[in-house]
Amino acid sequence: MSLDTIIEIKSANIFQNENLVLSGVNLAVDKGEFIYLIGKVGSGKSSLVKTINAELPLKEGTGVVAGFDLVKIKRKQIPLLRRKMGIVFQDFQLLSDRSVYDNLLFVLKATGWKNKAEIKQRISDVLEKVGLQYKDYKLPHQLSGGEQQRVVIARALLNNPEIILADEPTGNLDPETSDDIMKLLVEISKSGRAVIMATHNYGLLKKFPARTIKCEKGQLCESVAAAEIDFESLME
Ligand SMILES: Nc1ncnc2c1ncn2[C@@H]1O[C@H](COP(=O)(O)OP(=O)(O)OP(=O)(O)O)[C@@H](O)[C@H]1O
Repeated sequence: MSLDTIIEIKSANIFQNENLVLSGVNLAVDKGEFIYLIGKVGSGKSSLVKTINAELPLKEGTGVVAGFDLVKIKRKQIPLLRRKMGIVFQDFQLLSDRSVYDNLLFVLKATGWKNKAEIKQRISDVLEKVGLQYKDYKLPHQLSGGEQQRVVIARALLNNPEIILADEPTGNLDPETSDDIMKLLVEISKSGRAVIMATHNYGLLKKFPARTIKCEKGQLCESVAAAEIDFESLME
């Protein structure tokens, strides 16, 4: 395992309840990598993501994520592992009754931040990263879909995570806004974080080529280039 490896899963069998969803999973991800996770509906993308964030227990094989052993991890360590990850899902899940600032404040307080000046600085830093520094007073419904997704990304960055797990983060966005969110996620990966993005949006793969991993017939396989992927078969 190289010093840059942030996720290493070997010979893993991934189950949902008693059902084997993916078998013989080998996956090594380095810091700074951007990876697409593709595959048909029900092929196991979410199950893999949930294994990485320890929502699904790893029962067979080995797995190390941000230094945590997925097989031996204790329940009380799971929040510590999750703090190394930022999560970005398709429905924005912002608290609708409070401002952008207060949405971010809520997370910082919940993860133990106490110093007011540091909190203010951190919120300002992450909002600047996503280009929303002047909109911190707005309520979510006063923002566009793309802006709301930016707030979700800012929220994911609060605790300086080593990994960003994004599940269909452009799902509800128009193509232009999706491109902006993609550029932001790619930029975030270049700052040294690993970004894993599950998506059905194959147009993005062509436009923003990156390492691509496919869930197919109960296994993971790597495709090096978008040109090698049979997009039609994924649409069935
Ligand atoms: N809680 C569960 N209990 C039992 N089986 C489940 C559960 N969740 C998912 N599955 C099954 O596991 C398989 C993989 O599901 P998973 O959600 O990982 O697929 P996916 O590739 O993420 O799909 P999608 O593109 O719809 O998000 C599917 O066959 C699904 O029916």
